[in-house]
Amino acid sequence: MASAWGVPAIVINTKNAALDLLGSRTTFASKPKWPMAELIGRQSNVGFTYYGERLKRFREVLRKPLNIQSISLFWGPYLEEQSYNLCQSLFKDSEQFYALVEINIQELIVMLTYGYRPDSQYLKVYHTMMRETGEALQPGRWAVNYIPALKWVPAWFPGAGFQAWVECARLRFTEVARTPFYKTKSNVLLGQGNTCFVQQALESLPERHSTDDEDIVMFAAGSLLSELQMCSFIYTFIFMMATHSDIQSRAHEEIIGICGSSSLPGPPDRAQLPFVECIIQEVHRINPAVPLVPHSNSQEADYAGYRIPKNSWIIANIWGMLHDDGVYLQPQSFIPERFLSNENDLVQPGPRNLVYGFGPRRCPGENIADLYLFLVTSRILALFEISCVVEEGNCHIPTLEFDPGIAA
Ligand code: HEM
Repeated sequence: MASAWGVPAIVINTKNAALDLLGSRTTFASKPKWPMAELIGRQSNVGFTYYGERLKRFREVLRKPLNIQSISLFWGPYLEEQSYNLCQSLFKDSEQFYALVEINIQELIVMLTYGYRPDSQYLKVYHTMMRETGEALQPGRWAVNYIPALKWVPAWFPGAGFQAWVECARLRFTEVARTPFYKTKSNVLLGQGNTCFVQQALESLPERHSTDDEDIVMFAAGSLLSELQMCSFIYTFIFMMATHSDIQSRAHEEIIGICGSSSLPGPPDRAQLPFVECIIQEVHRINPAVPLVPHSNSQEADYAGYRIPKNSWIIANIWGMLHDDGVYLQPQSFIPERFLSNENDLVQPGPRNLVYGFGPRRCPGENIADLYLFLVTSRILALFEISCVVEEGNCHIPTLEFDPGIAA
């Protein structure tokens, strides 16, 4: 046990302990207190909400529109179209792939959530909001995270300059959630607009509902707006393909063998592409998009003879679990075959039950992410040969860089 910002912190390094503690017990389904996140309004969003009634209402609103049946009924065509658009834009300008991937995912998420393609002005504000959230969560940057009472100090007080920054960030956060929600709500009232999360969630509210019910839908929708994890996955995938041409060729051949060279892989082909599936698992394993998953406990608890004080930080070290050399052979190497049962006496455990989090907090966007990432990876493998840039005879191997924070 250590301490984070003066609060007890427990780091969980084994899968069994993580599933045991976080997998089903509601006691550990809360989130740590993060004063800066509260100040900029982030506590209104699902991911920062403490365990309780409000979280249950959020999860209920998210459950149906994001379940596996809704994916095939409503979102499949969006995901197919957007993965196709990404390939087209990469054909035109593959050197810009970082920006193209990011824009493609932002558009996808806004379309799924609000039913229309975002304009550049909205994306600009959204981008700033995401950057500010990242800054607000930076460890060690804000004194208020160590001394929560500072949040009551007025902006004019010497040394409380952070309050002015907080005010701007909070206004922007609210704008990003509010503006598209009300646009979509008026479309729904007029019987117009496309199928989307907000439309479905509003239509499933009882006829006589409160403004608080609508706020739950508005902030649940705002909580879907994050491209970071899917970007992290695709950048890692491209890096691994550029540096492992043998793996790339094998996957390409598998796809051509099943889909031919004139059609793109789609959801019905997935079961027949086991090697592509192993690549997806290995990308999740080698660079989990959320390497550290924080939870907290709403009551004091005992585990394996230890007392865990109320409101501790309980941090699941996903990275550590997926690089444990007692579980994975050569854990630092990219070896998709480790998951193939017919080539391995010792099939190693897939990472999916860890990378999307745990129990009542497990990622509600998992089904959407999983299908989109399959479509993108398989279609890129079908259409492109990914290699390092060669300049004056030298192959420039890109570097994988990590920013400090909870997402990779
Ligand atoms: C590679 C893709 C993704 C990965 C690896 C991922 C992973 C995660 C993880 C680890 C958590 C924390 C779970 C916990 O606390 O136990 C989480 C939470 C969440 N994710 Fe994802 N995610 C991905 C994509 C998405 C997408 C596409 C959406 C939205 C459509 C989404 C929406 C959310 C929300 C709303 C939460 C908060 C849930 C809560 O706190 O109750 N995620 N995700």
